[in-house]
Amino acid sequence: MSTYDALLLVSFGGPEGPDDVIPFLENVTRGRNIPRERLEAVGEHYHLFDGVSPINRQCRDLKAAIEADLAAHGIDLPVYWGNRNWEPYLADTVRTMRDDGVRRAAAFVTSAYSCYSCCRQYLDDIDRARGEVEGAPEIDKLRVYANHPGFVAPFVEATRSALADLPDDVRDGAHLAFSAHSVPLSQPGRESYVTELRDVAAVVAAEAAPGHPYELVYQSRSGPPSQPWLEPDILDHLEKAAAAGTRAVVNVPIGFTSDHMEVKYDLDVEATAKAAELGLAFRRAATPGTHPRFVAMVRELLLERSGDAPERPTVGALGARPDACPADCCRNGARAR
Ligand SMILES: CC1=C(CCC(=O)O)c2cc3nc(cc4[nH]c(cc5[nH]c(cc1n2)c(C)c5CCC(=O)O)c(CCC(=O)O)c4C)C(CCC(=O)O)=C3C
Ligand SMILES: [Fe+2]
Repeated sequence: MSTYDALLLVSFGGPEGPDDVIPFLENVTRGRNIPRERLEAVGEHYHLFDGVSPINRQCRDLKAAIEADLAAHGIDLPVYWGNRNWEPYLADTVRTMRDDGVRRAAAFVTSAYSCYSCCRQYLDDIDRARGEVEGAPEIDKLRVYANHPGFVAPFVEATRSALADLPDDVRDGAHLAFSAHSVPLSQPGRESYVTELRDVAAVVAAEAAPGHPYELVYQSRSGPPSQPWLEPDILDHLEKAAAAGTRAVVNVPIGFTSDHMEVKYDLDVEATAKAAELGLAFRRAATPGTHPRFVAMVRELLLERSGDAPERPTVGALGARPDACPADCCRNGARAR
């Protein structure tokens, strides 16, 4: 491992107590066209959990798991962590890295796909943070990993477990609802996002639940109602499925790497309640979190990018995404985030 002298975990950030919720939401939505009512409603989701998002805990656990995995493989590399929207802020982390003498780091982002929100915005965050720190290290974001076996295999396993957990009499006819965060149709990179999501859904469905009907749906939309976002929404989908006679749904949140608030609230509270109201048996499959296969993927991506592991494993039909996105990638057209 000669190319990199550090690994940087980059994430979204989330509040860690009731007083953090509004400042956090202001950070997230600065300069965005999010209706005030939506913000208040989302604040309530956080307050249901004492103002604590699961995401920072997930990042601490993932960082510890990566450190242990690297050490177990004889790779002596410090791991740092910085966020876009909450402490530890990326610029502060980059400053610490500089002070520690880091010259060149690989960045692992807790978002697996291509799109403005999933990839480019994190690249911009890294650029901005480096711009604030004189003598900042070089930072290379690792490739988009939605179709890496280390991301997909935990979902295959989780889908099988969720199916197995359904009551016997409804399991055979269960539908799979793969879900991902919706984005506005105008968001740059939206086509790649959908293409990658379809590819992952097809692989997981074929491996975990051959013969079961499945659909890709969206969740957590937020813009004004006049603005079109990716559809169908998971709640509408559940209604349609129930009306068509479906009795059981397994929800696989392939858009998420861990249990974010969108998973804990939008799926485990809201979609779960909707399914109960409709008389549907409903199970939500686990996210990768700190699954050992997912953690190992981080090391594999790091070695791959360092030139120490020439193969670029993928599943599905799309092949490996490039190491570095073209400068205009997920940035074209009107600035619609
Ligand atoms: C594609 C995508 C991902 C997946 C990629 C990735 O993982 O990064 C993602 C992740 C996340 N989104 C998160 C939280 C929020 N996202 C918001 C708003 C928005 N998200 C968008 C898209 C995405 N978001 C978009 C197009 C908006 C509209 C405003 C804007 O264009 O920015 C808002 C504002 C309120 C609301 O509108 O809901 C909040 C609070 C959290 C933290 C959750 C926690 O605390 O556990 C995480 C991981
Ligand atoms: Fe979001």
